[in-house]
Amino acid sequence: MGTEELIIEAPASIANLGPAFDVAALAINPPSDIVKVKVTDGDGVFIRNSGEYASSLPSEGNGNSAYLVATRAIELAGLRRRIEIEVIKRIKPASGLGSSGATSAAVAYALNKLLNLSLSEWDLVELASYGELASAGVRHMDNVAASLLGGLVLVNPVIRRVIRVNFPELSIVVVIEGSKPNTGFMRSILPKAYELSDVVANMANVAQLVASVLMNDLDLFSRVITNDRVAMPYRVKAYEHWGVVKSVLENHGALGVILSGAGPSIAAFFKEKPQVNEIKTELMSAGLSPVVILTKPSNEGAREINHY
Ligand SMILES: Nc1ncnc2c1ncn2[C@@H]1O[C@H](COP(=O)(O)OP(=O)(O)O)[C@@H](O)[C@H]1O
Ligand SMILES: N[C@@H](CCOP(=O)(O)O)C(=O)O
Repeated sequence: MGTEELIIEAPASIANLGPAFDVAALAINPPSDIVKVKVTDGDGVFIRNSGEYASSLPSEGNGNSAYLVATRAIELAGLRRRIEIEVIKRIKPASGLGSSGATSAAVAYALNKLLNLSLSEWDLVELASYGELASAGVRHMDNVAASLLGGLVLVNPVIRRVIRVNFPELSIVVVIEGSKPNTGFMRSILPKAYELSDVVANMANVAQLVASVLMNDLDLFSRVITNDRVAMPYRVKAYEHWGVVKSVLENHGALGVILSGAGPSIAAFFKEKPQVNEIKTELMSAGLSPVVILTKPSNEGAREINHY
């Protein structure tokens, strides 16, 4: 074979969407990651990082999510190939925006085509989830599914099925403040067992969260998205900025304020475009140094682009 190359863009994601721990995620763009994947004759997987956040990434071996996905793809193909990947890192790593997952999704998308794997939607999500071993230690599938498919995704490893639905055109503000050790650590601080009443409450909230999106019922959305008893209450204790950011975003009319994934980013949903500059000024007066992003749901997932 000769040289074959693809350039793929994949959106960032907000995992959990409040009560739906490991089950739901929403693709957002901006930001997005871009990968250039080249397959030639030979052996080995080689990673190079570039872009704004390149310096926070491991470049070699199994530390980079791109490497883990590529080695798994080679295994599935049962072929000898040399794979070169440039990760153009534009989503801040370890910020709770599915940065490692976006890279993984883009690499899985590229290699499914370049190695002629012909994977089903679920198998593609599974392939991408190998990348999450680098950061979370487990193959949680919410972030990678959103980055692959776009929109709101609902993953169900029990029956091996992912469902995606379009998400309404809301404005989203993401406040990135500080960082976290990694997603694996933020998983380790969660309880190992839950009260039945908490489990039932979360099932009710997730069911009605999905219904609120399908029915475009923003009042219902607003009531259930902040209502989590599984992950958020335990994790926000690790983030000193949670209280002040939540109250500033609520004062600006947010429909709901949640921790994005495992944090530290905080995401807020708005019916109308909010005054982002005012939000930032108020957060800075409260002593924070946040990056504040105005973004929106991306109903498009990973896609091929011509150049970068
Ligand atoms: N391709 C990648 N993109 C982003 N982070 C990566 C990648 N590969 C490995 N990592 C590591 O994973 C950690 C960030 O992943 P994670 O905690 O899941 O963050 P998030 O999903 O919030 O971006 C960092 O320690 C980072 O070095
Ligand atoms: N469901 C996962 C999602 C982690 O998202 P990240 O963007 O913070 O990596 C979890 O909550 O652990």
